[in-house]
Amino acid sequence: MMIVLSGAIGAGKSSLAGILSEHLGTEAFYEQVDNNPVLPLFYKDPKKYAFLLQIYFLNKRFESIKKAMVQDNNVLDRSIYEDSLFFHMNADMGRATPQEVKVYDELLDNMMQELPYAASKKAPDLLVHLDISYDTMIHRIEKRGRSYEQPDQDPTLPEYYKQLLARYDGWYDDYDYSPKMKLNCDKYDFVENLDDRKKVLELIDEQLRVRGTLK
Ligand SMILES: Nc1ncnc2c1ncn2[C@@H]1O[C@H](COP(=O)(O)OP(=O)(O)O)[C@@H](O)[C@H]1O
Ligand SMILES: Nc1nc2c(ncn2[C@H]2C[C@H](O)[C@@H](COP(=O)(O)O)O2)c(=O)[nH]1
Repeated sequence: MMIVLSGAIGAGKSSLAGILSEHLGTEAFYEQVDNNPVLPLFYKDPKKYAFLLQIYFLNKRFESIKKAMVQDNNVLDRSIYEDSLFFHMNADMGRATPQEVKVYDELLDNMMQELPYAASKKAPDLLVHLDISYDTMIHRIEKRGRSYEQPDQDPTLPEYYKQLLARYDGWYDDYDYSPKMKLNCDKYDFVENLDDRKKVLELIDEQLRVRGTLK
């Protein structure tokens, strides 16, 4: 089974996926972002593209999960459960119709049933949640510099990001598909600070040892 990272935009999932998979000698599976043709369209016209983007992500995520499952401790840089969080938030903002939500929810449910896990293991071994504050989120989004995500390009984005973070709090508390742990990623700079990186890897190793997937 695999390790899944969760967290809002800019939390550090892709960065940690690379660091963690290298540390464990496993493979990282990244979300389709820079080569995603629908994502920039979504940011330009969310109402028109929210549903298409969701189907795009669901398809790619499913593909990654199937590939990642073949080896213990492969790392996925976002969970399939968060896709639903994004879509339901966008739907609540009027960017998808109730019919689209119904189709998406049923498709997701159907696809989850197709995953060739044993019936009791339809979930990752461990979910590592990267928790960040709003200020850190904005700082990291600006640092990374994807043009369509920049708050100064679109005055509606700060509110979108705030709502997303607020939903993540409840989402993590309710998440019960697998064991989970939370990292304070305002505090740990595992990208540039090697002591912080070591500490974060130790915290994750400890959880994997308890679960028996790290000797
Ligand atoms: N813990 C951290 N401390 C400092 N900078 C970070 C941290 N995590 C990520 N970053 C930086 O923030 C930006 C977004 O990180 P990224 O890994 O792409 O996030 P995500 O995949 O969650 O959207 C990148 O520029 C990365 O170098
Ligand atoms: N509307 C949705 N947007 C999504 C979804 N998954 C990711 N995204 C967006 C958010 C970012 O702009 C970008 C990449 O996310 P990172 O957190 O990896 O930076 O894609 C989704 O399901 N729906």
